Amino acid sequence: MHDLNVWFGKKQSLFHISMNIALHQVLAIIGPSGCGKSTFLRCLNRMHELNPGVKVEGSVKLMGKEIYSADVDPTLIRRRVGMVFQKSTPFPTMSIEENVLIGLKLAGIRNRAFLEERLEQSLRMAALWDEVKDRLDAPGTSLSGGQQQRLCIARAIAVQPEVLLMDEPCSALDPIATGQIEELIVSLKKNYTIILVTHNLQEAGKTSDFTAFFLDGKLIEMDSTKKLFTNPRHKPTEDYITGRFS
Ligand SMILES: Nc1ncnc2c1ncn2[C@@H]1O[C@H](COP(=O)(O)OP(=O)(O)OP(=O)(O)O)[C@@H](O)[C@H]1O
Repeated sequence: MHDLNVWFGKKQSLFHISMNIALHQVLAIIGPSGCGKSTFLRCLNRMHELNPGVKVEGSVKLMGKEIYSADVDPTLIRRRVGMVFQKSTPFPTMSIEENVLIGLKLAGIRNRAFLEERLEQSLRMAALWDEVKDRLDAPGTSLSGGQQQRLCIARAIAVQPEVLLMDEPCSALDPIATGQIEELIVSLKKNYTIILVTHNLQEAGKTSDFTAFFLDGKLIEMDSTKKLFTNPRHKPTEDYITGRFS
């Protein structure tokens, strides 16, 4: 992306963000509360357009093509750039199976064999298949918190996006479920480019290849995770990763 700026009404929340994100790598976005992490993430699949008070300026290219061009359909971008939220959000009236397949069905796919194959494949990739294969008709909300979050990951990957955006996916989970999602993030990067917003620096360290540090709506620095955590170039980054402010 190049020179990305975002306003909520008259208040500017992101300032001149430019960066390149490598394919099939995990990029962690870190920074104190209110620094613009979620705002940044939502620029990457045109989510802000669902909110009329938001203005986004600048360029975001996906595989070399501008996603903000007038001729690009935002729903197609959201299919190519999937999102997993902080709080797991299975559709409450839908079964486990329906939750995973909803995106494909909305895209008009009806072929039963295809849907069944994609259902199993998505649940396997989300490391949930073995736990739910005998109760695919049960409500999605009958699963535990960690399982629901993996269900949401299966739902996001069922439409085979190229990029997965994850906004604090583990913040509502216990340490065991968190560990499972963190392992999953690392395994998913074989197939996806992942951008992970997290407050948890250990999580960023364990899962990501690159880390970007934001402060007051600005990108302070971005580097390999190892370099940023051991030898940051800027004082605010050092202060943040050493816990001098949160
Ligand atoms: N819908 C909105 N309307 C108005 N201002 C908003 C809206 N969403 C975010 N902001 C503002 O934009 C700035 C960045 O918010 P954002 O949620 O992106 O921060 P964040 O780093 O993700 O925070 P947190 O870590 O607390 O989730 C904040 O000043 C926030 O108040």
